[in-house]
Amino acid sequence: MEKRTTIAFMGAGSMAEAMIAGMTKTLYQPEQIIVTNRCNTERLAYIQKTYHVRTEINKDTALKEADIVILAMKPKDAAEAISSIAHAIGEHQLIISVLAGVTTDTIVSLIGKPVAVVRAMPNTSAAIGQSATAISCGRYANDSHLATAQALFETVGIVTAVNEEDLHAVTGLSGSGPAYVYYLVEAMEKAADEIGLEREVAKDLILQTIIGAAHMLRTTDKQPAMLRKEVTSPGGTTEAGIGVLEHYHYQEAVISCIKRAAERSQELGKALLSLHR
Ligand SMILES: NC(=O)C1=CN([C@@H]2O[C@H](COP(=O)(O)OP(=O)(O)OC[C@H]3O[C@@H](n4cnc5c(N)ncnc54)[C@H](O)[C@@H]3O)[C@@H](O)[C@H]2O)C=CC1
Ligand SMILES: O=C(O)[C@@H]1CCC=N1
Repeated sequence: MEKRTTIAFMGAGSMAEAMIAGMTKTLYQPEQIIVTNRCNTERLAYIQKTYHVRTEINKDTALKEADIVILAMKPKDAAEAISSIAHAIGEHQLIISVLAGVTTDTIVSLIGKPVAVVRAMPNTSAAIGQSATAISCGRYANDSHLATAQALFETVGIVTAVNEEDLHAVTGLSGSGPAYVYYLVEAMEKAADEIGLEREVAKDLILQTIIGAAHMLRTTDKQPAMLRKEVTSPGGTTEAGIGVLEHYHYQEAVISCIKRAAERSQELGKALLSLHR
């Protein structure tokens, strides 16, 4: 029987957990996944108990049997983390990085060997199989590595291949994107409270409004502006509400938010590079 792929996660935080949650619900057996982190044994015990995956505090042991290594630590910890495991990484392994901003060249250089690196930008909706993930190949990664990474991320959502330089934009848009939606929901909940709706009633109405609007966007051919127009009766409530959003430059705020997040992705990559030099 063909040996099953073994995947080692270097990092056991929010993003790793979202991927583990999604992956163990689909193609992957928990035994195929080994998780390690800096030194938080309590966190590893939680991950093990929740997803029944293997956990390992010794990174060399975790790396030894891995076919795929997923780098899932914070960019600021990456130089130290990657340098400290470089000796245990072999050229037969595929490295997948979900680190915001950090280029595949930086990762290859930290490892110091011609390893195949695929850089990915998923989001935390991976936990329920709904991530929007973009992937890109490093200089030593070929089509087969890309296909392997694509298949892995397809278990937790949709996947699109992009040029590596576009990953900063993707990070600002869909990597951070769920947080923008949650922020909107937070505001809607506060508003509902202030206008006198019960919390539980408001929660259901807000949730279904977001789900309904998302499904409309997906299932109709209409542009968002047209769908908005259909809600907006002349002289009605929506027009009055949108008027306030325009007053507060809502669209400009969202555009600036996404641009700033994309720019921050570039900064994170540059910061690591200057640390490494
Ligand atoms: N949270 C999110 O929505 C997304 C995060 N990412 C990327 O995923 C990465 C992780 O982000 P989060 O999970 O949010 O961070 P987090 O802070 O929740 O988790 C970071 C993990 O890395 C571990 N770590 C630190 N140093 C280490 C080392 N030397 N060796 C092994 N593990 C080490 C920590 O112990 C922790 O388990 C970041 O690079 C981020 O840019 C990418 C897409 C979305
Ligand atoms: O906030 C961050 O830096 C990470 C990358 C995309 C989402 N979370």
